[in-house]
Amino acid sequence: MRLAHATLSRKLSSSACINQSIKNVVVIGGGLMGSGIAQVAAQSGQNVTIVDLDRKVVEKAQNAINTSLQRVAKKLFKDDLAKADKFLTNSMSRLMLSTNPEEAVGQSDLVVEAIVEKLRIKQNLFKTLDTVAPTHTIFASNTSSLPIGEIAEATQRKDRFVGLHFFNPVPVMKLLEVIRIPETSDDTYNRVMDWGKSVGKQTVTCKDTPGFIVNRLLVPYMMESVRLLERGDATARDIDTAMKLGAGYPMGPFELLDYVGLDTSKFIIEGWAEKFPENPLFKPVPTLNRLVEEGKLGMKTGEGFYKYQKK
Ligand SMILES: CCCCCCCCCCCCCC(=O)CC(=O)SCCNC(=O)CCNC(=O)[C@H](O)C(C)(C)COP(=O)(O)OP(=O)(O)OC[C@H]1O[C@@H](n2cnc3c(N)ncnc32)[C@H](O)[C@@H]1OP(=O)(O)O
Ligand SMILES: NC(=O)C1=CN([C@@H]2O[C@H](COP(=O)(O)OP(=O)(O)OC[C@H]3O[C@@H](n4cnc5c(N)ncnc54)[C@H](O)[C@@H]3O)[C@@H](O)[C@H]2O)C=CC1
Repeated sequence: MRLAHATLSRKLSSSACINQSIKNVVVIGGGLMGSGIAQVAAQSGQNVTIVDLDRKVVEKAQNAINTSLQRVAKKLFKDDLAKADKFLTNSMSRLMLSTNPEEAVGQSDLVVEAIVEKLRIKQNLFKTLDTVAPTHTIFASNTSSLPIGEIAEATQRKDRFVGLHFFNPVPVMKLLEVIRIPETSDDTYNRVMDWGKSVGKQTVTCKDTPGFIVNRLLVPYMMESVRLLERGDATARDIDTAMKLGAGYPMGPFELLDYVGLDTSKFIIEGWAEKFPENPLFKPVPTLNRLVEEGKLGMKTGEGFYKYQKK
């Protein structure tokens, strides 16, 4: 009886929502990216549930979002503290926390996954959610490097599956890469393009190709930076300075690697080295593996290529 009731409520909720805009968003993964994605959705007026494995992680995400929103509010309403406070309070009031993904997606219109960059783990998550999410719910992955099609393989909703690739830090970086797979329906594509704009992003579209646009160009550059360092051609600091002053980048490659996380970077490279063993560009680099083995994941642990003041 419970199952029938659940199926019925899913169908009712799906038919009721089918033509509505995306209002209820669930973000799975409360780390660097998930917290940023949840923030931009909440501050844009949507109901957001952020889900992680551990209550402490979602509470940490909530605190990070609150801190970031204060920076955003100060910029948006610099001359009106009352409005800034209202913006902050309203945005935070739309944010719910959960450690139960199956329950969280029950009323969702869009699920954005931002969990660890491991294909099997992403597939297992979506396979489970596919059995409980409403029929109309769109699934999206924020993966940096994995094939959207291979993630979607785990579900029966390939027509409602896309890549939504945000950039770090999400509240600041304007770009959103939208990736269609051949099965993505026009309705799904149009709805996520509208949603991307509603959360303040400029969208570009890319086929389901490794690294999409930015990372396809960024990863080789980052790999070559580490090889330059490993050959002893220049120090990390000088390479960063050179790229900031010589190429106008806001961060050099080593600052950026520490910023995005050396664990995520390692997962990306390992995935591409496995998929493209013949491409020397993707050959894993000893320095990155050593740092990750030592637990030096970059800013998130206080040390990577550089050391950071504990906040
Ligand atoms: C070792 C070999 C392995 C290599 C292979 C693997 C490589 C993998 C690479 C890709 C990894 C995956 C990444 C991915 O998928 C896609 C990405 O995200 S790529 C990264 C994209 N992001 C960048 O390139 C960031 C570049 N940096 C910057 O833009 C700036 O440095 C930054 C905005 C981060 C900080 O700016 P800065 O001026 O230095 O500091 P401020 O603190 O003054 O901030 C400026 C401005 O922005 C506001 N702000 C900053 N952070 C936040 C925040 N979290 N929330 C809200 N607002 C924020 C701040 O308030 C300032 O606003 P003002 O108006 O200036 O007051
Ligand atoms: N770090 C970056 O600059 C960027 C990362 N990405 C992508 O976003 C995704 C997340 O990356 P980050 O936020 O940097 O990683 P992170 O390590 O900061 O956060 C990942 C979070 O997912 C949680 N998690 C892992 N398995 C889970 C599961 N089964 N269910 C629920 N939560 C789970 C972890 O507890 C962790 O809090 C990855 O796919 C990454 O490639 C995309 C753009 C930029």
